[in-house]
Amino acid sequence: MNQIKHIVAVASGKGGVGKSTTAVNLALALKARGAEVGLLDADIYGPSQKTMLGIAEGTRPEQHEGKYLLPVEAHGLKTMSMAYLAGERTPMVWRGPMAGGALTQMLEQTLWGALDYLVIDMPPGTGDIQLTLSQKATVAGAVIVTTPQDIALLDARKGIEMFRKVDVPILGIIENMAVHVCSQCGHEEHIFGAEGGRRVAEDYGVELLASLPLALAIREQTDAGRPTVVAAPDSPEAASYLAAAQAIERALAAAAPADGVQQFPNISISDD
Ligand SMILES: Nc1ncnc2c1ncn2[C@@H]1O[C@H](COP(=O)(O)OP(=O)(O)OP(=O)(O)O)[C@@H](O)[C@H]1O
Repeated sequence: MNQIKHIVAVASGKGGVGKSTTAVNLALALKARGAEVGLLDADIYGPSQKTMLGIAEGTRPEQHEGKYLLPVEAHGLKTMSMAYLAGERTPMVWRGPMAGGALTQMLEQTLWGALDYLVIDMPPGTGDIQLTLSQKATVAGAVIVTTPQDIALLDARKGIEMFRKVDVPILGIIENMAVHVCSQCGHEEHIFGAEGGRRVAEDYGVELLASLPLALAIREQTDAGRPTVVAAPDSPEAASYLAAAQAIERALAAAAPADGVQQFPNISISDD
């Protein structure tokens, strides 16, 4: 655990805005840039990284000394997800403290080894679980994913406020599904509104790291278990993820403490 240099939370206020798609592509982009990267699917209510990473049904993490889990390797990433432990069709019905406990266990009992970055795909929203995780996991910085839609932007603002409250720096905003380009005629349509991510970034004085289009290819590649950065590394979309990864590296390097190593404090979550 103490061999993880930077923990990066990828969060969204609103569900369904493409947080998991962004998290996996950012992790792969950091990897493509030469880093050792882990990906923790902390979206325990609807873990989707297993499908996005193309991990076969029935894959289980190996155990070590009956206490630790070895991460599952996918596309060069070290990954862990509740989906590896619970099975695809099991609905995740957790009470808050149980969910928090399960997450902490996944963090602490996975033998991540030496990592430059551990990317955490956070559960959507700004509730207790998100707050606990950001506070207890010594998150080095957070990336907020939003669509340009007003309701998503409102929730993105709540996300930024939440991280600020617990002193987690905002590394930047990624605007997803910003524009749809018709594959037949090339017509551009701002289905969820225009420039919303940029406005929020400006309001809070944070960087707009990337603006991704609503693209059939992104959805198809992710559904097929080969996210855009590995499926189409030369595409403009992959270039956007790589540029965002570079900006994240820069921001973290500028903010890194002298020894560079983050540690998780011990926490206990009671069930009352
Ligand atoms: N830029 C995009 N273009 C096209 N489809 C996208 C894009 N981003 C995400 N999607 C698709 O939208 C769906 C939801 O994406 P994703 O699961 O990443 O969202 P999420 O915010 O993590 O959702 P949840 O809140 O359920 O965790 C997926 O089918 C994904 O493939």
